[in-house]
Formats: sequence, C-alpha cells, structure tokens
Amino acid sequence: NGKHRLTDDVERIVQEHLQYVREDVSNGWDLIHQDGEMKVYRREVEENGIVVDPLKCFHTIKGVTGHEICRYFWEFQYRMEWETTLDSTKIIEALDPDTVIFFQLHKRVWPAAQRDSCFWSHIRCISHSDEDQPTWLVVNYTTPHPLAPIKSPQVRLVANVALICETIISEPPLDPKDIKRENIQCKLTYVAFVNPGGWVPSAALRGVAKREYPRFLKRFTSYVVEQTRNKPILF
Ligand SMILES: O=S(=O)(CCO)c1ccc(-c2ccc(C3CCCC3)c([C@@H]3C[C@@H]3c3ccccn3)c2)cc1
Repeated sequence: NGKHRLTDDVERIVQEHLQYVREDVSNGWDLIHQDGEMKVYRREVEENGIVVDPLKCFHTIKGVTGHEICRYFWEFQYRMEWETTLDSTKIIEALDPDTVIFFQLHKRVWPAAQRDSCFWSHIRCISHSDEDQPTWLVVNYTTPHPLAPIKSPQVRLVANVALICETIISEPPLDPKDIKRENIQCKLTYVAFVNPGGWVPSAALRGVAKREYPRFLKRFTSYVVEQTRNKPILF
C-alpha cells in the first residue's frame, strides 16, 4: 500500500508491539479479571500523579479467525455496534487502504471531564513462512490532526493500543475448503496504554478500567462470534 506521512511511525509502533506482545506477565502484573478463557492483567503505573496503568488481556475465542476479530475491530462501520463507551466516532482521514485516522468522543466518566481521542488505526497481516496461519493485528496510536482540534472542556486522551491475533486450526482437513468453524479458534492479546490526558482520581480510574476493559473485550468478541456465525470463514 502507498507510502504516506505516517508510514515510518506506523512501522516503528507495529514492530514495538510485535516485540512487546511476547513479554510474559509473570512479574509486576496483577491478574485483575478472569472469565473462562479471558485473563486480564494490569500493572500499576503513575506518571506525574496520573494513572497510566498498562493493561494486557489474553483470550481464546472459538469459531472465529484472527482476521475476523481484527477486521471487526478496525472497520469503522461496526464500531458503534460493540463500543458502548463512545458518544461518537468518525474517520477524519484515510492514509492508505489499511490506515485511517479516527476522531472519537468518549462517554464522560464522572467526575472526570469528557475525553476525546484522535489516533491512526492500522490493520496488518504478518505472514509466517513456517506456521500455517498468519498473525493479524490492529494498532490504534494517538496522533494530532488539524481536523481534531483540542477544544476545552474535552481533554485529549493519549492511547497506544494493539490487538494481536493468531488463528488455530485443530484437525485441519486435507482440503482447506472443508475447514469448519468448530475447528478454528482465535488466540488474542490485547494491550492498552491509555493516558487520560489530564488528572482523574486514581481510585476512580482504576475502578473504571477494571470494570470496563473486561466488559468491552467480552462484548466485542461476542459481537464478532455473532456476526460471523453463518458467514463463510475469513482467513
Ligand atoms: O481499544 S480502543 O482503542 C477502542 C477504540 O474505540 C480504546 C479502548 C479504551 C479507551 C479508553 C478511553 C477512555 C478511558 C477513560 C480515561 C478517563 C475517562 C475515560 C479509558 C479508561 C480505561 C478505562 C476504560 C476502559 C475500557 C473502556 C472504557 N474505559 C479507556 C480508548 C481506546
């Protein structure tokens, strides 16, 4: 796809996430939520008294591919179907067929001021020669934009988020055309570094994150399972 002004930034951040996703969560991470295959971890980090806790979630979803999960996460037209924490979302620029810039208004979380966000969103397939299925990923990364002016009282969020997915095919039939949804599953890793962009009471923000991230991941993945149930498998 065509080169654009953010090509180098996108490449750098994608490579950083591909390294980071391998880091294990054994030291310094707290398991804050577990629901079946979903495990949500958090590290407690503050920058100048602002909570910027990194979040890492591992989940295995039966019946969908990593491409399907990433596609529904990246595509604009589905966002308001599964995102319950947004007042609005819109694409303000398309940089290439796989990289767009979103401007979003996030629902206000009392007593904090309302947050808005402007980030480039990039979807990519990383094909491995050895493994049979490629890795699909989406990265959302804050960027300034003339069409997303910072306007008080909204506070600009700073986010660096990645959704990285592998597809597992159990008992692959000889002919790939015979693969059924009961033989596929997606192993996803979701990482989020969100800086609220201004002061929020630490306990309140940690409470919101602990409640909202698992809820949003469960709702999003269930939405994709529902939407793909009777559709041909998108590998
Ligand atoms: O995965 S994404 O890229 C999907 C793009 O639509 C993404 C997900 C979540 C956020 C996010 C935005 C605002 C807030 C707070 C900050 C102060 C007041 C609201 C939070 C905090 C962590 C808590 C939270 C977690 C999940 C959902 C909503 N709330 C998170 C941003 C991007």
